[in-house]
Amino acid sequence: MIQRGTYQVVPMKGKGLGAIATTFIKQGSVIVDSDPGLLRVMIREMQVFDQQHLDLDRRSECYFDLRATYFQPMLEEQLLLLPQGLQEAIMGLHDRAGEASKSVAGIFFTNAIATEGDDFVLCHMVGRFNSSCQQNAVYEWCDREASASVRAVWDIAKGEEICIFYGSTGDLLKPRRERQEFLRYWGFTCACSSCMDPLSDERRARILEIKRAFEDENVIKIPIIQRYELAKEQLRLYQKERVFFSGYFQALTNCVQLSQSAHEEPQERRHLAELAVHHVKVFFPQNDHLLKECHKALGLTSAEPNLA
Ligand SMILES: C[S@@+](CC[C@H](N)C(=O)[O-])C[C@H]1O[C@@H](n2cnc3c(N)ncnc32)[C@H](O)[C@@H]1O
Repeated sequence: MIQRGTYQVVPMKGKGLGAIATTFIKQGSVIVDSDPGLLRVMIREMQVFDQQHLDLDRRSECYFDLRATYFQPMLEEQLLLLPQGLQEAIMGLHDRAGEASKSVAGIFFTNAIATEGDDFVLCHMVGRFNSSCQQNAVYEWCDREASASVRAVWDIAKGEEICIFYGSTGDLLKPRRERQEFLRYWGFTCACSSCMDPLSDERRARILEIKRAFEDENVIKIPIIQRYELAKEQLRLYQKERVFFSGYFQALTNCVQLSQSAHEEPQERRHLAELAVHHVKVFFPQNDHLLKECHKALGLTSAEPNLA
């Protein structure tokens, strides 16, 4: 489902501008679609630069400055090929170097996202979304259309800030100190609800611990009931931390599969089943096979109410 016009870009305390939901946004809805890649740096061009600066720490200010200087002429050339209105829109985006030192290259590396092939592209609308370790949205790049979209990964309340996460999904379960270190690349110290909650690290570490236990071949030696308790604990922690990636769906399917063998109450089994099927329908709509697998694991037919 596409829900256009559901957010506004407004000043956010301590973050510059950001996107606020102007209405309730349903999980899975596309908030931004067809946001074209306006400027691009190819992965091989980045590699050429990196090869020439192997001695530099890639998080250092010196690296940022040299990189901006190196790519400035190329990006300026690309900028000048765009219509005046788009040039102005790009130059209005944030540059982590600050307003006084703004450059097209600085803007580019503050806002660019990765393509499927790991090139960097700048999309005008996506560039306004701030980062949170409790992201409620995700950007998706489509090579075929050469454009990006932003999609809600949880339900978003009216008035809530819509945030993506600038790191890779694998970074989400890392401790706050490591995430913040990584996010410093964008010139800020993350102060999202998770980074401000002293118990969050403990919860994320526990999610990781259970994740590893389930990935271990010895997991089958854990009695079913205990395994099911672990799976439920993990799912609750994912939901509490609002971590949608990095194993959330696996945690959900573990719960669904184990709930049967653990003789869970039918009502709770059904609740878990509905969550899993909803997830597949919203996030993997083309994947009939996965949907069938879900139904099979749940012992349901697609004709059942709420699940069809
Ligand atoms: C891609 S831009 C996002 C939009 C930007 N806030 C603006 O005003 O256009 C990235 C910049 O936003 C700011 N930012 C993003 N997430 C933030 C956060 N969680 N806390 C503080 N600043 C943040 C940082 O200045 C970062 O360099």
